[in-house]
Amino acid sequence: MENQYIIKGGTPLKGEVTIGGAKNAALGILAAAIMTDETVTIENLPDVRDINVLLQAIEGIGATVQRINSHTVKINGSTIGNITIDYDSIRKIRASYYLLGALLGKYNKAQVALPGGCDIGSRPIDQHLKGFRALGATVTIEHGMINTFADSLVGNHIFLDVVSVGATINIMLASCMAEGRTVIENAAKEPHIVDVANFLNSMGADIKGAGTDKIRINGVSKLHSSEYSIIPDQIEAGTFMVAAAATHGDVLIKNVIPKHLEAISVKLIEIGATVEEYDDAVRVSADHRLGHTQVKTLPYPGFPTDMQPQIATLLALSEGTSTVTESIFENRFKYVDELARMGASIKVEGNVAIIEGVEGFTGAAISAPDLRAGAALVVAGLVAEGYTTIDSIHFIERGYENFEGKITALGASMEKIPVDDERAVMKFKLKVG
Ligand SMILES: CC(=O)N[C@H]1[C@@H](OP(=O)(O)OP(=O)(O)OC[C@H]2O[C@@H](n3ccc(=O)[nH]c3=O)[C@H](O)[C@@H]2O)O[C@H](CO)[C@@H](O)[C@@H]1O
Ligand SMILES: C=C(OP(=O)(O)O)C(=O)O
Repeated sequence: MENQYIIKGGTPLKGEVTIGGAKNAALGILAAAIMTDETVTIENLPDVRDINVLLQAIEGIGATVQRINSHTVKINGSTIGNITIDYDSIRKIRASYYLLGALLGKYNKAQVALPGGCDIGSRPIDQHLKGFRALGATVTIEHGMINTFADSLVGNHIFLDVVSVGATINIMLASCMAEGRTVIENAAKEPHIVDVANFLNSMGADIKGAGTDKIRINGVSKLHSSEYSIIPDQIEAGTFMVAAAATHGDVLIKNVIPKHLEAISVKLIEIGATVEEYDDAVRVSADHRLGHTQVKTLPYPGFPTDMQPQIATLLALSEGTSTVTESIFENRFKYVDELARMGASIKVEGNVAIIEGVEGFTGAAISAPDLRAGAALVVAGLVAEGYTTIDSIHFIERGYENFEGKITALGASMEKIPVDDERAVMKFKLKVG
C-alpha cells in the first residue's frame, strides 16, 4: 500500500533531534563488509529503504546477514555462493554498484545489473569502469548487466576525469586486495569516502590519504573481522538545519560532526540564521524572515548537491532574489513545479534556479519527484499555511528514518497515512485542528 505524508504547516520546530548514521557511507561499508570471510559488526546503520534493499541483495548472493537490532547488523561473507546481482533486487538503489567493486576485489569477478537510484540526471559510471580496467579487469555490459573479471588485479595509477564519490569508493574496494599499490588522483573527498576507508582499514586494508584528492592503497592479501560504527548523516542533519531555519524554530541537532556541516552552516549564517556549534551537535534558530544569497553545489567541501533542493526551498521564502546553481547533476530541479503549487516563484534557466523570495507558502497536494526534492517539499509543507499532502514518499524513505516521527517530536503536525484514505485525512485534521 502506497503512503503519503500529511502536514499541517505553521508550527516552528522546537526541541532536539538525533541524527542517524550516514546512508551514503553505510552503503559503501555494507558492500565492503562482504570482502572478508570473517564476521563483521556494523553499528549506527540508518534504518532506511536503501540500506534494507542492499542488505537483501547481500543476503541474495548467500552472505549471512544477522540483524541484531534496527541499527546493528552482523555480516559474514564466507557463505557467498554466487557473484550475480540482477536488476530486480537492486533497481531501486544506486549504490548497488559498490557490490561490483567489492565482489571483483574479493573474487576477481562480479556481475551486477546497471544501477537504479534517483532520476536526477544522466549518471554514467564510466569512471568506475575505467578504474576496474586500470586494475587489469575486463569489463563488458550486456543485457543490462555489467560483467567484470580478472585473472588477477594489479595496482595502478588512476586519474579520475571527474570527481566521483561512487568511482572513488568503488576503486578503493576493488584495489584494497590487489597486488601492489594503487593511487587514485582527483579523488572525491566527501566524509563518507573517509568513513569507508576507515572501515576498510579497520578490516586490515592499507589506505592512506582518504579525505584528500590523492588516495594511496597498498594491496593486502586478506581482510579480517571488524566492529565499526558509521558516521552521522550530513544530509539528514542539514535537512533538519534548514527545516529549523525555515519554520523560524530553534532545534538542537544532536549526533553530528559539525565540520561536515560547515558549507551548510555558513550559508545559513550568511542569510541571517543563528548556528551554534558544539562538539557533536549544532543548534539552529531563526526568529525573522531570512535574506537572499547565491549557492553553487560543488564536491566536498563545497555545498552538497544533496542539500540543493532544501536550501532552495528556504531561499524561496527569504527576502530578495537568490540564485542556486546545480553543477553536479543536470536534472535536480524537479521540485520547482511542485513548489510553484505552494506559491513559490522560481525560474530555472539551464543549471541555475533564479528564486524570487515570497512571504509564505500555502498548502497543496504535491508529489515527491526524488529523495532530496521530497525532503525539501516536507520542509515547504512545514512552513505552509494549511494542509499539504505529499505522495511518492517511497523516495523520501530511501534516506530518512522515521522522518514523520522526528518532525512530530519537534512539535509539528505530520503523519504518514495511506494514499486516498479520506478517513485518515479527516482524522488528522480533527486531531490537529
Ligand atoms: C549512493 C551515493 O553515495 N550517492 C551520492 C553520490 O552519488 P554518485 O556516486 O552517483 O555521484 P558521483 O560523485 O559519482 O557523481 C558526480 C558527477 O560525476 C559524474 N560521473 C560520475 C561517475 C562516473 O563514472 N562518470 C561521471 O561522469 C556524475 O554524472 C556527476 O555529474 O554522490 C553524489 C554527489 O555528491 C550524491 O548526490 C549522491 O547522493
Ligand atoms: C541522490 C542520492 O542518492 P543516490 O545516489 O543513491 O540516488 C542522495 O542520497 O541524495
